[in-house]
Amino acid sequence: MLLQQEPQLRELRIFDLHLGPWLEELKTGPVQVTAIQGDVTQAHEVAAAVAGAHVVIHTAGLVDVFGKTSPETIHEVNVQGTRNVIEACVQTGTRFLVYTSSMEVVGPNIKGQPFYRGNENTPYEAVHRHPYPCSKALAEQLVLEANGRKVLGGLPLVTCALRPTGIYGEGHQIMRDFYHQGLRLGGRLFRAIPASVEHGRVYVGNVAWMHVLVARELEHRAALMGGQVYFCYDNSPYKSYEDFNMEFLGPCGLRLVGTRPLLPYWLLVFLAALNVLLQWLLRPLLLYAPLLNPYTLAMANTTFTVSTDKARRHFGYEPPFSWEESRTRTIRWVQAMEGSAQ
Ligand SMILES: NC(=O)C1=CN([C@@H]2O[C@H](COP(=O)(O)OP(=O)(O)OC[C@H]3O[C@@H](n4cnc5c(N)ncnc54)[C@H](O)[C@@H]3O)[C@@H](O)[C@H]2O)C=CC1
Ligand SMILES: C[C@@H](CO)CCC[C@@H](C)[C@H]1CC[C@H]2[C@@H]3[C@H](O)CC4=CC(=O)CC[C@]4(C)[C@H]3CC[C@]12C
Repeated sequence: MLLQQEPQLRELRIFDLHLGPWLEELKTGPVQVTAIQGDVTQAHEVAAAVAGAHVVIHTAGLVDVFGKTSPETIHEVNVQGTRNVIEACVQTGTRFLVYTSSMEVVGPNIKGQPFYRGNENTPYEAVHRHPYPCSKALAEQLVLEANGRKVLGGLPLVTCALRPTGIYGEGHQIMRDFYHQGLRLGGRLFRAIPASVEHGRVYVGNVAWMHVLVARELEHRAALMGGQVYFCYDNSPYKSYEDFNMEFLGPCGLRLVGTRPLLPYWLLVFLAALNVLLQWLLRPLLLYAPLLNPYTLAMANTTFTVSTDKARRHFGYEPPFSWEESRTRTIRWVQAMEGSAQ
């Protein structure tokens, strides 16, 4: 999107632990695209990649709420990695830093308190125990506190944090997991979450555009945007996590069984806890990381939706992809997967 939408772009550096062949397709245009294989936990690698950059969009992160990696690793990547990016900007003189934070910095909290149509100023007790939200909250705090620090050359660093709600769209691994789970169950998924529990979702293309826009506007609106947080939002409907997924999985042949949860909540809690035990027992042999665990069950069962226009007011954000376009693009992606699954 930067290559398509940013006329000022002279070089795009992509720094990632895992570089994919798709990067080669980006190198066909007039803008220099530099792919750098590196680890954000390694300060020297980050500094080398950042040196000379005008703006850094820091979106690298370990998105693990399934127990696939240790809390220490999550912290190392999400917190220390962010610290390394900030220090690289300061040491090399990069003045503008955009950070991909998360709704999880706010909630749902460990008390299961709903956040209903909230915005960036809505009072809410952001209390976390899980390593992932804790790491995102710490990283965001580092980014916002770094706003105003002097970088090499003596000018101030300008930082901003974007908080996507549940991202969906092409490449969404969790959607892929739900789809394959449904295929294994004969084209059916079984409702576990009440339809009344709404979860905010945002299309990946709109999240990407908000990052591009902030990267462009941060210099000209530093006084207004510096040190600010913005929820990433669009016109995707408010639905339960499962019902929202069915917007894409339904047209691809899956059916959600039940108009209300088929199992009592206490049994879901028991099954989630059993999954944790199984994960622990099986760890020496294999990685067992199902979708259902105590954290994901609690998340899915707690309403969290945002309603805000702060990004529009501060830097003119309007989602380029409508709900219909976002839905169509995601369905096409699942169908392409379906083709590969058959
Ligand atoms: N998926 C979601 O619903 C949401 C994601 N986010 C945030 O968006 C950002 C991107 O996440 P996703 O696209 O969902 O996940 P993703 O796993 O597709 O992207 C994360 C990227 O970071 C890279 N990475 C991981 N560890 C690294 C390391 N040590 N050094 C360098 N690169 C590393 C991965 O290779 C990957 O390309 C993350 O910061 C995440 O916290 C925020 C809100 C919602
Ligand atoms: C109990 C299951 C029965 O179907 C349903 C399990 C759904 C969960 C896997 C998801 C429910 C809410 C999701 C999280 C939410 O969208 C916020 C997130 C923000 C991020 O920064 C990363 C992803 C996530 C934690 C997301 C992960 C999957 C859920 C827990």
